Amino acid sequence: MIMLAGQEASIELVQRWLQRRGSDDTDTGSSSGSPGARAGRRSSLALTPEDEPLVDVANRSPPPANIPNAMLYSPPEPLELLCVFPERASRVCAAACAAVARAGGEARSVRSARDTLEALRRDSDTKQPHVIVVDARQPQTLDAFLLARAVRGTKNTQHIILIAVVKKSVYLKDDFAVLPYLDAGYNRIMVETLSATAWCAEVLQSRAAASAARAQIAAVAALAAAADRCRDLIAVTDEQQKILLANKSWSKVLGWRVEEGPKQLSDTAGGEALRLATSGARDWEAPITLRRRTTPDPVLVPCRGAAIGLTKSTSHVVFVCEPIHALETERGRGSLHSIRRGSLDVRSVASDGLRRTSLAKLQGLPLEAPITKVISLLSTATEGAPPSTVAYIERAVDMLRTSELYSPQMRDDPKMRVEDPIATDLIGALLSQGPTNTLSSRRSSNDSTVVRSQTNRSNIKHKTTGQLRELLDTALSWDFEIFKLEELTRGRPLAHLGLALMAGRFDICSALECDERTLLHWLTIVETNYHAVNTYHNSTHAADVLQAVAYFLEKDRLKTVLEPLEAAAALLAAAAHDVDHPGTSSAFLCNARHPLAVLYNDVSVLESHHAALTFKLTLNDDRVNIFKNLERDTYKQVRHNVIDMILATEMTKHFEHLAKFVNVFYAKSSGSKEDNMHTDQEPLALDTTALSLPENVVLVKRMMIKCADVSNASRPQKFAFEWARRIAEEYFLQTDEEKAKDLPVVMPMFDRATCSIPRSQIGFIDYIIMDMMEAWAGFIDMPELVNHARQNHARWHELDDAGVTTLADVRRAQRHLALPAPTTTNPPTTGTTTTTTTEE
Ligand SMILES: Nc1ncnc2c1ncn2[C@@H]1O[C@@H]2COP(=O)(O)O[C@H]2[C@H]1O
Repeated sequence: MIMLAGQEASIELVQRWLQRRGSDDTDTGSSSGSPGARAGRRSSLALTPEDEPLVDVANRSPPPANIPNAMLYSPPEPLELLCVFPERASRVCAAACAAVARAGGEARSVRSARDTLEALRRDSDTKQPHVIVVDARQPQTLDAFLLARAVRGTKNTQHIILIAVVKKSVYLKDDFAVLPYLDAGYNRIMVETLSATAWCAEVLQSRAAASAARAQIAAVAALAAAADRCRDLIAVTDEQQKILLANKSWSKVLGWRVEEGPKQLSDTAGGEALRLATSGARDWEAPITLRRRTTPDPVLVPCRGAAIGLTKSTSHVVFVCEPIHALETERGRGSLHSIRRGSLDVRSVASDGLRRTSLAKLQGLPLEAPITKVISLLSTATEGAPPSTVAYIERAVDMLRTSELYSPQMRDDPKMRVEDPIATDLIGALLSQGPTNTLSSRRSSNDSTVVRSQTNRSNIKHKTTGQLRELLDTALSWDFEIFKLEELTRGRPLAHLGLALMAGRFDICSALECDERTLLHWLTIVETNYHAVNTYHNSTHAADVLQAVAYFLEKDRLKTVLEPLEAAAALLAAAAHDVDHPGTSSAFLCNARHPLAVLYNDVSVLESHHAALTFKLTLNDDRVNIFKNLERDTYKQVRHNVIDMILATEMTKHFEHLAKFVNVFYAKSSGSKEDNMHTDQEPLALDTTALSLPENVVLVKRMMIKCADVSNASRPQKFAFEWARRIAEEYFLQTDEEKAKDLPVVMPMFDRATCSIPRSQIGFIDYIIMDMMEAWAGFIDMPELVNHARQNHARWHELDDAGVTTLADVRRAQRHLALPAPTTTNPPTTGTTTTTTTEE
């Protein structure tokens, strides 16, 4: 017994090694399609770390999904052998059965193919064999090939090891004599022998392989069953995007019968899904479009995906899509009308007595949220209304009932329906909250007082040369040469421009009751805390946003609406709104479990940090504290304004801020047609009467900084191009870092090898810029905002048509514009500066 256990262990070790070899063979492309080779590859999944030295794994990526070893091995069971020998008293059969008895197992024998299949079917009272030994020596009495095919054609026999017993002469006939047997479904060939030892070794090896295969197949079946019970839509494809498994939700929601199932991913998913699958990313989160069989319109659904491969190449791709539309479909199948009707009445929502009682109690309280009032008003409006009106109101109420009233959903824009995966990627990433970027690799967020400076700028002198002074004189024009300023100030545009605008033009020192020297110190410390290594989110971007805000503040509408302190707060917020930006997004921070993401609970991580750090830097040192002379209440008010504006730059709230602004300051012009819901085309008329309410002025300030923050797309073309190049480079670096650190790739399409910059810009302008700039341009009377955006859009289209895609292409296109050659490297990043070393 002891000997047997030792023997078993060493057999298993050798077998595992052989299996690893089998899986390595797949790396070199020499895999065999035989069942034996397949079993070998699967088994390699279960190797334990101690086994690793057996093979060279240095060049292989680890499997992305963790499969617990426990799922892949089942404890050894007593061996069950079935012998198929037509001859009644076969001595070979007797030797095999004797070996099984010695190994503590049980053997049965049958004489025909029919009995074999019967034995497999009678699994209720007979145990399924681990191993079937077939006498393949007498084709005239038993067609061993036919039998193997029949066994393999029977359900749940994949794990059974089939051994063909052949004559020595057959085996020695040629080198490839085994191939027809493997093709038929045999795992092993055994030359006829009466040696009990040889049979013992053979059946033990086979038993080990059979139980590993059985455990693995059972594990796959368990995972498939789990997938079937998920409400998420799940599909697994091979590397050719052939769908290997689609769960019930996928089939049901997309309108396929489970048994027929879509064959290729492209039958049911948009091009971006295919591109994600082949992007090389191991893990991603991005919306994809799915096509339902029953409706022509594709739907955009959030999807998480992963590429799985035991070797460097991908073998499977997993798509997990949110089940939003599954719910829709289910509702559609039930009594739609009654569900909707019911939804108007809060009491009918509760299905059990307890909830009904508590809801009734709630209704009795003098508490009511505005949204509840709106829903109940709309509900009342349906009474006696024509059916078409009722239908529209019910649709509206359904929308109002979602908790995410301002969550963006891509419009069903025919231009985008064709799907631009890059735009989908970009807009999806900008608008979604949650795991994003990290400061981790660059510096700790907690050591804000010792920072990487934008340039070596200890002992900075605020000296304006003639050229710089001339440039700063043009600081209030929309085509202000921001990159020239970056060059002339050697990467320190913010302090110079800040002083010129804040002190020179807006005299915020009077409003803040501070001196210019303190303001300069403040600007310097803020600028110092921007990262010059970032291609986009550096202090040039801050200066650009500051310049835009200053430009907007000069417009009559804002001059009359905003108090001097509010204007000062807006300029300060603009200057500091991205301070200490790590060059990666909030999602990256969350994914990387960075301390800032932990600190801010994955919510508004970067914006919270920018706002908090602004005040930390300011209050830390009297020499930079521009607020030190303010009355407590005034300080509170300025602080509130600055924080509110910085937080408003968070793109996940983009549509919320835009919608609120438009709802308050634009009214649909007359004549809304009762029976026509499609009023998108109706002109919006500016209505500024709401400005009398302070809460509406807040919307203006938020909109102002938001527009300034992304105003690069509404600048003259040469600037817009350079900003587009810079943001793309920063996105690419994030993708590189995510891949290097094996983090989820937030924007897989932003891969420098494949991304089309013109398309990203077209999407950005279409989805983020146009509506917002139209609303803001109308409000402050600045049509050039929209005109530039349109011209840039048209130019990007031309470039896209001309095949421009990469950064290098864009650089070439830029050379035709009168822009100083883009910096190929970033401004110098050396010096480390403390917060207090600035000198005038
Ligand atoms: N031209 C552009 N193209 C694509 N994305 C942009 C562009 N300009 C700004 N953005 C994005 O819009 C975001 C606005 O907020 P942030 O400055 O945090 O980060 C910005 C970028 O992610």
